Amino acid sequence: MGDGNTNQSSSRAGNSNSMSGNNNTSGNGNRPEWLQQYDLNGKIGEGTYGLVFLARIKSNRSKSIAIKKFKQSKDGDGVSPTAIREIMLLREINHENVVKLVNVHINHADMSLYLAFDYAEHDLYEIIRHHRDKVNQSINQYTIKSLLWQLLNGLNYLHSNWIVHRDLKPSNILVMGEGEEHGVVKIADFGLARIYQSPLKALSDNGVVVTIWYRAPELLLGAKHYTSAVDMWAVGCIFAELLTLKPLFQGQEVKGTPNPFQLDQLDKIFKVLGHPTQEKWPTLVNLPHWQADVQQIQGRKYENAGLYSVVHLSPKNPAYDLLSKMLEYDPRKRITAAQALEHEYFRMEPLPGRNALVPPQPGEKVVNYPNRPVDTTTDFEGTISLQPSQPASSGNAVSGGMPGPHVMTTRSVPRPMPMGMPRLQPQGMAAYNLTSQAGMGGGMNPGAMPMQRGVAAQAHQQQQIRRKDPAGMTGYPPQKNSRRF
Ligand SMILES: Nc1ncnc2c1ncn2[C@@H]1O[C@H](COP(=O)(O)OP(=O)(O)OP(=O)(O)O)[C@@H](O)[C@H]1O
Repeated sequence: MGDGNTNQSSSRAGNSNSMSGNNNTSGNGNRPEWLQQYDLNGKIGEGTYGLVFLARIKSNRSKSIAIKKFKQSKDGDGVSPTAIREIMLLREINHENVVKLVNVHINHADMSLYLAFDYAEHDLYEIIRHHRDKVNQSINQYTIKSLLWQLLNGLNYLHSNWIVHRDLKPSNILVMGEGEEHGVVKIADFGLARIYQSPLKALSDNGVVVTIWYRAPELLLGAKHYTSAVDMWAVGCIFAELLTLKPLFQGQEVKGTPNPFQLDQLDKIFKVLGHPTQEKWPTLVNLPHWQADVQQIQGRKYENAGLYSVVHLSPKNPAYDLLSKMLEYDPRKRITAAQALEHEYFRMEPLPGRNALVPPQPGEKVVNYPNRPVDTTTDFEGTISLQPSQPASSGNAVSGGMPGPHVMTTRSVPRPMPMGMPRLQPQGMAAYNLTSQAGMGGGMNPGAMPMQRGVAAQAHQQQQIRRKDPAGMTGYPPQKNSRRF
């Protein structure tokens, strides 16, 4: 991009944690003024809600930022005030293992929303893929344990602040690249599902895949409420995937149904874990789709269910014990993030550490994970081709020789998904008129955005967030071996 415009106020660039809705274009085509505080490198990804770009803050060139541009709705022209309030709340989230939302911008010209996050070079999707497809080698135990511990640590913080992620999956678990935070896990995409309705409804029509593989059985059986236990189920699935490099429950999704009941996904789960019984999960019978399950799946007998054989762990192994507690059917009995952090698995060698990617034991091979490819041909609009010479001439950080992501000028970034990966049918995105509520004050449009928590709960959430570091949440387990740090 490298617009070369120097009209921007540099003080704005350092204005993190601010909400910017300035629509001035500063004589630079139709590029909004707020955008000029960034050098845009290109597109790095595409998700349900929109495109993700890599940029650098002009006033701090060593600082990389991931800017998520939210899609415009087909039938609306803005973002709801309720959604904006939710976003403002997310900016108060502050934990080492949760990706930091540094800026929020609204482009009034087309009412598009941009969220600027700290940039992370890696994510678990790519790390797992690298081990499976590139180096054909399992992930070492220290790395798995450190990734899992930090994931749980960030999740414990979110859950303590009444935030349920709802859409945890490997691509949402980021890992920092070279630098002071090398190998630190950052949970991304938290809270966004609440802003844009349920994650069970894909909002995009861009063909991006929404996976059901990490979805908890109670949701598949029609549970109406999200609890923190749904995230712990997803963590269990991710833990197993780190161990085996394969998704644990790869169900085929039935598309186009508003019904959460996904027969194949449940079938895949039951094959490995056995049928849930009322004895083990007493409230099972109250779930809306339990009858459908009884009729369609329970007839199939899965006698030899065995999670341990799928993950190649002995039932006596503490890793297996922890995993099976994460994959407990009854959400009320499922282990919590706080409890999991205390599990014996994390107290055995190798102990988890802050840099999950440091070289393992001497003699073990160091894995060099590739940097994210950057599609430098795609601008914020998603369609404009950047001038081929611009990345070099714009003085952006990559061409300036600073350590940074690998730049690809031609590659289309959306990641290849495995064949047959389930996807949800697009639904219309809830969109609301923001122009009526300048400064996010009046003109609210509640009701359009389903809120799962009451006002009191929100107030509590804010208080909790301000507490910042709930007891014991940032401390790593006692380290016998300091080399990890
Ligand atoms: N802060 C960030 N730093 C670096 N990369 C990021 C950041 N946030 C997201 N990404 C990457 O951008 C890509 C798209 O992310 P996004 O969250 O939009 O979609 P997704 O997680 O793949 O899918 P979905 O949005 O459907 O859940 C992913 O590869 C993700 O790892």
